[in-house]
Amino acid sequence: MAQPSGIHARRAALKMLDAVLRRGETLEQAAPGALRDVRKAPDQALAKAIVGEALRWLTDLDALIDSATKNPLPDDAKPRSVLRLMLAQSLRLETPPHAVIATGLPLLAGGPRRLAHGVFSTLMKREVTLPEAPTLPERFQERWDGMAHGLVQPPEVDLHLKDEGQTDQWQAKLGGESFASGHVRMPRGTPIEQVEGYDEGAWWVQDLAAQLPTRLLGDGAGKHALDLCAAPGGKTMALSASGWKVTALDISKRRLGVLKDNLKRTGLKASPLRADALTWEPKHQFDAILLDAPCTATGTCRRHPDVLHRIGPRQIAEMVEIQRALIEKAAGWLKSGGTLIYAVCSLEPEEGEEQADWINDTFGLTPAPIQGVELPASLEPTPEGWLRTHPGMLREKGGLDGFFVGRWTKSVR
Ligand SMILES: C[S@@+](CC[C@H](N)C(=O)[O-])C[C@H]1O[C@@H](n2cnc3c(N)ncnc32)[C@H](O)[C@@H]1O
Repeated sequence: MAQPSGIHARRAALKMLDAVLRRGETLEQAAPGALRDVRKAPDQALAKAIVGEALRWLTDLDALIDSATKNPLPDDAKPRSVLRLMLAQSLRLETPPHAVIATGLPLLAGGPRRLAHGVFSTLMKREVTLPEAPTLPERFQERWDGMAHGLVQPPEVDLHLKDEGQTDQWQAKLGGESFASGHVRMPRGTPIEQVEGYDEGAWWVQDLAAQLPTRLLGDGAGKHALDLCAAPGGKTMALSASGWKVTALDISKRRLGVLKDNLKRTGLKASPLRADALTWEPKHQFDAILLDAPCTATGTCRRHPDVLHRIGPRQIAEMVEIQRALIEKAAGWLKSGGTLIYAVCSLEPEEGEEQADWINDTFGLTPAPIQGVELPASLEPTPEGWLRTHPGMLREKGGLDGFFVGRWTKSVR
């Protein structure tokens, strides 16, 4: 029997949802396999949009499903997953109900199609809607004011300009908005590789929050920085563009390959180095070390909503251990008078604020509080002099990733 058009995209969305919720994979890990049979780029984009909406609104979609079933479907039941995708299309992507049904029910071939049809139809008849903002895991909801509102839509696209001095020109050329020198924000869904300046490497994509850690090191004037967890190189490029001589170290061959491609496209210079920072020994100390540490990445939930459901205490504790081991190395490789930046794209205080306290207590480094003037307008450092961002910030301008950044110097002896 001929399959309705669009079924491949929905099947791929179901595979991705399953990989995230049942196997704890990231969407990035799940996508290549799930999308293998989806040839056309618009269908691939559709599959990603459906699963993205389902993950962002999961708690609310589940509440709707539960409101229309006598006995709650198990969390990992296939009909629940199919219904999540069907409702995400109907309530978020404005797909007409007949198209949702025609492409959704075949996913349950040989299974409880009537049940899914019944639940979906009941909810459509009730004209159900979603809340103003998604319901998030409690720890986020309680901690980060307005965060849920930052997740209503997928984020816009931030560009980091190679030449900060040309911010006005690029903003005028590209038609975006700029919130800091060297930054331009473009509308969500902008086809990046077709935007002026991509081929010539005049900018790279980097969320505004992720642009901040390197700014806090200032101008390099030829001094030597170690970018300790460097790939795919967003911060390496920023350091190089600010005049630092950069050693860009990363353990991942694949990600380091992307870093090299990025350097090639932008024409910026750095020395890529594949090594495990936990066993590597440098030949000299550094004027600055940027430790953009591996983390749970919950701060990137606007773009990677899988983190809302994959990350719990076990993953956080694992990351805390790795981060501490890396911090210890970095602290030992800093010259007297040198500067350490510790950054994580995490919303978990254990990986951010608590790590900063631990650094203060452990290494005899001097905190170098971040000043308001170093940050884009409308962002302020915390009273302790850290930088903390989350998706509820700059909400009226399109939001921000979650980041924690701290800065220390090593006293001159
Ligand atoms: C948050 S990402 C870095 C992002 C990068 N700074 C940027 O702005 O594009 C963390 C990186 O740490 C690397 N990493 C994890 N453990 C490492 C280790 N033991 N030694 C070196 N790199 C490591 C990962 O491969 C990953 O690329």
